[in-house]
Amino acid sequence: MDDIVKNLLLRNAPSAQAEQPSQTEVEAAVRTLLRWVGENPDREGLMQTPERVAKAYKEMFRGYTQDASEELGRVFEEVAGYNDIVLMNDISFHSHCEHHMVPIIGKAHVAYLPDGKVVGLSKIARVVDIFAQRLQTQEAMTAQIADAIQSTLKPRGVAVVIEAEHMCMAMRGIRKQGSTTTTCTYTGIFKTDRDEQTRVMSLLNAKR
Ligand SMILES: Nc1nc2c(ncn2[C@@H]2O[C@H](COP(=O)(O)OP(=O)(O)OP(=O)(O)O)[C@@H](O)[C@H]2O)c(=O)[nH]1
Ligand SMILES: [Zn+2]
Repeated sequence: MDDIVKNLLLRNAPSAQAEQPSQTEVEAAVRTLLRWVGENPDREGLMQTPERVAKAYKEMFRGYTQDASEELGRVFEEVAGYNDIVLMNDISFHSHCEHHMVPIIGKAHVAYLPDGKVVGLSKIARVVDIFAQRLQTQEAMTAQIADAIQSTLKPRGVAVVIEAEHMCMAMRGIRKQGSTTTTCTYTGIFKTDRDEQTRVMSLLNAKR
């Protein structure tokens, strides 16, 4: 694995976290932001806002406290001799871009070709959320989901396609509404075998 890919996979790993600030510090930071946008943090409607924002951030960024390999640890032997592609389409997610900390809203499509082991379908969706609920770039998130499944489940191949709209391009800056970005990562046989890559992509497109 080259250094660029390694950096992409590790950039927002939980171990990279700095020491946790206190509740008081977080609430003070939100009060500062309120003043920054021109608000009075002491007016009645905003009294509880710093506390609510701190709580919402904990929820929206809980991916930093979760480990994808744990979710994928519970495997089943292949069901009734099934030995072909498992594809989960349209896994909706909300993330936040690491540049502006505003939402990325999209769908992930995740496929793998088992090699003796399968996981519960919900675990795939959980893995998507674990990486979505961190500060992200779409490219890193796509690679991280594929890598987590490949390195834990060790299937013959993984394909991850993500389509998303970046609110930093809609609500500010260039202000383009409704444009979506598509990214894909292939591992194993989906990377090395063009026919297998075509097969998984046509399954994915058939659903859309
Ligand atoms: N490659 C990539 N870029 C992203 C993603 N999310 C946001 N960006 C882009 O990150 C870039 C940051 O560019 P900068 O020039 O440093 O910041 P900026 O001045 O706020 O940029 P503008 O959005 O063009 O106003 C922008 O072009 C965003 O569109 C992502 O997931 N992947
Ligand atoms: Zn952004």
